[in-house]
Amino acid sequence: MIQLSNVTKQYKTSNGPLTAVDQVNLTIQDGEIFGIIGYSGAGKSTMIRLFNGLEKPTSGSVIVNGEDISKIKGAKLRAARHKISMVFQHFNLLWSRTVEENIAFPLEIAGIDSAAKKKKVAELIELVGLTGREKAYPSQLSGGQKQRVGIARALANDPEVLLCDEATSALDPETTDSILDLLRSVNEKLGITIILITHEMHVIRKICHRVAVMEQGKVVEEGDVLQVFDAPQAPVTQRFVQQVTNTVGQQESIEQIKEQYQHGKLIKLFFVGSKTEQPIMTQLIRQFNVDVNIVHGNISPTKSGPYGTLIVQLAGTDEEVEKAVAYLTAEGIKSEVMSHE
Ligand SMILES: Nc1ncnc2c1ncn2[C@@H]1O[C@H](COP(=O)(O)OP(=O)(O)OP(=O)(O)O)[C@@H](O)[C@H]1O
Repeated sequence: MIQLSNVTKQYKTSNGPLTAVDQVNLTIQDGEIFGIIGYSGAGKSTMIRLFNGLEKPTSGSVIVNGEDISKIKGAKLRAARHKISMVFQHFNLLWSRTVEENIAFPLEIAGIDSAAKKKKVAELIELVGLTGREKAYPSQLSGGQKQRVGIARALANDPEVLLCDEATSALDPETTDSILDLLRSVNEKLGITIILITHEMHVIRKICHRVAVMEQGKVVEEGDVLQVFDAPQAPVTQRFVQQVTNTVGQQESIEQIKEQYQHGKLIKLFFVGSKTEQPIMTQLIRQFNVDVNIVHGNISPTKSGPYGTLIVQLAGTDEEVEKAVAYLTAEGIKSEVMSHE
């Protein structure tokens, strides 16, 4: 478990002290994928450096597995750091070393014997999906493959915590997804706690269990990913949620839908968590004398269940349509009438 209690980090600057992290309280449980999201300058990088003891808090404590990482020194600090590994945005690979030599590097530093090192490197190469690329140099790899090497290297010494510093920010969307899938499988297979910092809500949605939103050094909102998506409180969180739910393209298509479907009632349904859209819609069609036309859908999986919206056109008598809407409400699905004849 990692626990931050009243952590403040100030830097001295020529303009006086600058508070990068401001009175943060946070608990991260073993085995979870915890995301920290914020815009540039929010204090995310400072936070990640507090987790591995690279920065010391000005006040407060950072307890990692029962030890205050900001107070221990020497061999104890080295042992604690050994359990916390990092994946970087720009990979930080050694360019003159092959894939397998990069992955072996932390094992060499740790003084692991040659046979054990070979075995471990082979296991890691398989785990991250780089079989066949062992002898390649970083310059011969795609961005995604480079990050796979970065992840394998970070896992070499069997860490308990993996810190990911904008690990997918330099990658295209498809490669981002494949790296996020890899991180999720590392978390599931090895039980490693993953803390990632990002400015992309897509990353949070895709793999995190919980999220903390940072603004001006403070954690302004924290909770289960689904809960934060469902009811974002802080304005900055609302902006992040809109990143994945309300693109300009969708706004335009909603206007088109309204134009196109002028009969019946157009209703926007919000699906959160375990309620999946299909059985509910099937029930709706079976139980009520209404025609249901699915006109737009945007349902995305999260770690705790689906999240998203579905726009349906309900046509039938007023009474049947009312009953159908009441049924949806009773099933716990929020709805919003967009238009009706
Ligand atoms: N070593 C330092 N000395 C002085 N100020 C610093 C230092 N490191 C960070 N800061 C300042 O602390 C604030 C938080 O920076 P931090 O890098 O933690 O934010 P961030 O959310 O990671 O942003 P970015 O994604 O742009 O790195 C910023 O105002 C930054 O200028």
